[in-house]
Amino acid sequence: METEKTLPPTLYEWAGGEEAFKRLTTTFYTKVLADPLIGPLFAGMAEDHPQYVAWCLSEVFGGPKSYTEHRGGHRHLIMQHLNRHLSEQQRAHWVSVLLETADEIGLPADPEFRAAFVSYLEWGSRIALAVSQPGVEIGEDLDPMPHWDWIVQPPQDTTP
Ligand code: HEM
Repeated sequence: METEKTLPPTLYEWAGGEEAFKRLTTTFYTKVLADPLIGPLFAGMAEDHPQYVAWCLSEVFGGPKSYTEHRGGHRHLIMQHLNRHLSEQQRAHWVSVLLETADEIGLPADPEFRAAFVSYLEWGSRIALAVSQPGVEIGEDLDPMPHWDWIVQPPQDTTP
């Protein structure tokens, strides 16, 4: 008998949805603010900054388009990094503290999820670094929010 193939969940669903991303960013920015290398970059951040980043990550990983609806999407995201003069050392540390936080709050640790998760963080943080350099200008028509999917498929339910 032919069985219907079920679609794998989105990375957003696999991670635990909105609540998981909110927990991730809330814990992350508490650590960031106390960090000597990257804390000063965020000294003036809005109280809702962790919420904005949670919306952003959720949307990238296949969740609701909350960042686009509430904050203006990819163009706004890029603009927030213009002229921040980030260093490679700060970028790499930002990623490593975020991954440390992912472990702490118990985001899925399976190889397939983490491969996709790290891949976006590497890409996104390198874009942030690049656009943060002095003199970078952006056009009006930036692409929509990036969308990340599985790189290696998660284990499928093979029950007939
Ligand atoms: C995948 C990588 C990244 C993502 C998804 C991301 C996401 C965001 C988001 C959503 C905002 C807030 C935009 C808003 O107000 O709507 C933001 C702002 C900001 N980001 Fe990033 N970011 C990334 C990488 C980085 C890195 C590597 C650094 C520094 C090491 C950085 C530094 C900042 C700073 C300083 C702000 C402004 C904070 C303020 O409002 O004062 N970002 N980022």
